[in-house]
Formats: sequence, C-alpha cells, structure tokens
Amino acid sequence: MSQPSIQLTDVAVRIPIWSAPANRSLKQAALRFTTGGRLLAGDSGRFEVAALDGVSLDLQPGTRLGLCGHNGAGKTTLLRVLAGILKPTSGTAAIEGDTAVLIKPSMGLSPELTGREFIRLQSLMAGISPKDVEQKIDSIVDFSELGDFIDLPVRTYSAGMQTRLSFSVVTAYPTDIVLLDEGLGTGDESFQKKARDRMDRWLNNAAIIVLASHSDALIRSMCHSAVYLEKGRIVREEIFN
Ligand SMILES: Nc1ncnc2c1ncn2[C@@H]1O[C@H](COP(=O)(O)OP(=O)(O)OP(=O)(O)O)[C@@H](O)[C@H]1O
Repeated sequence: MSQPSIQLTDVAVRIPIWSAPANRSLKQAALRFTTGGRLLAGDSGRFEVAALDGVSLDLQPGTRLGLCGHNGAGKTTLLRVLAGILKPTSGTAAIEGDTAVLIKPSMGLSPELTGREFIRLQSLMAGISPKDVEQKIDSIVDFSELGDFIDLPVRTYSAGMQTRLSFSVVTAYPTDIVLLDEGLGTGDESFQKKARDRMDRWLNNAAIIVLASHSDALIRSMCHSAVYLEKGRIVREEIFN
C-alpha cells in the first residue's frame, strides 16, 4: 500500500454568489473588503469568491502543518479540499490515505438521528466494519458522557454536546491524515482534560496533521511548519525550529 500523502497542484476554488449580481455598486463595496477571498465577476454575470487561488502543497508522512490567516483567508476551504469534501474548481488534489476531519462546529449532524445512530453512521462512513463498530460503540458512548441523551435526536443537543459526540467518534479510530479546525474546542473543562489525552494518542498515530487556527501559540506547539493564507493564496511559509 502507498504511503499517506497529499499533493495539491495549483488548486483554485471559486464559489458563485447566486444572490448577488455583479453590478457596479456591489463591485465598489467589494473593493473596500479587507478580509475574505477576492471577489471576481464570474462568467455567469454573478460575483464569485476566489476562496482559494494557486495553492500547491506537497505533504509527506511526518508533516505537522499549520494553516494561518485572517477571517475568510481560506483556511476552512483548504481543509475541505484536503478532506475531499470540496472539489477544486481547477488544479488537482491527490490524497492518499484515510482522512479524519475535526471541523468546528460539528459538521453534518443530521438532526433527527439519535446520538447512537450518529456514531454508527459516522463509523461506517469512516470505513469501519459493522462488527468493529458494535464492539466499539459502548466505549464511544461512555467517552462522550452524554448519558441518556445518547438515545435522543441530536437536535436536542447543545452545540457543546454535539461537539463532544463528534469528537468522541472521530477520535475513536486511528487514521493516516488528521485535519483540524481550531484545535480542540471540546466543551467544558473536565471534558477538555480527558479529550486532550485522547487527542494526543490519536495524533501520535497519524502520519500527517494539518491544523487551521488563529492561535499562533497553538500552531507553534503542535506543528513543525506553517503556511500563511491571504485572500485564498499562500503568501508565506515558515519552518519552526
Ligand atoms: N458557502 C459559501 N458561499 C460564499 N462564499 C463562501 C462560502 N464559504 C466560504 N466562502 C468565502 O470563501 C472565503 C474563504 O472562507 P474560509 O471559510 O475558507 O475562510 P477561513 O480562513 O476559514 O476564515 P475564518 O478564520 O473566519 O474561519 C471567504 O471570502 C468566504 O466569504
């Protein structure tokens, strides 16, 4: 089997904004934007956001990469491309290996599923066999500390409870590539402590880690290098000593 790796070549992501025709007043307003991707007049006569532009990355086993940048610089969009959730508009993304994503707030929770159903679904989607899921499910439920709520629909959960649930299931299985948005963010203090330990063990098993964060300190403590995004482009790279 090939080694885990990520290779992005000249990746661009453009997102059309359907509700905003590219008229002059909006264009003038857009020019005053100081954060976010560049706004362009697309072929359809609508505005498009250039969320990523000309991004190339070659990540090999051992990589611990930080993604830095202001609000709207393109960090989450890049994580989505790395996770295979979002296809580039142009350029290529070649990703080898199993990938797990921890994006805050918890993504894609179908509101009517119970917590237990969500664990099963997420596990199966991660490629775990039904037998292995059944063996693991009790320990995931225990770790989440959701008690009787585990059999209620996730729409009844607070944001913190949803994050706990996602965290508990995602970190239950080892994976080659870990993609993180804003580090931990897993609820209250007592849960944070035990989440930290579980996270450390989980990360130690990963060949490649990419962490998007506004915290320079967090990136420096967890990563070996970082790229700085500005309006969807990588403007600087730094290797930490
Ligand atoms: N669904 C969407 N529709 C339109 N524009 C979008 C959408 N998602 C992201 N964008 C735009 O893409 C650009 C990059 O956004 P992204 O979420 O990747 O930034 P970010 O660096 O993660 O920001 P933050 O630090 O605020 O989370 C921004 O200009 C944003 O407005």
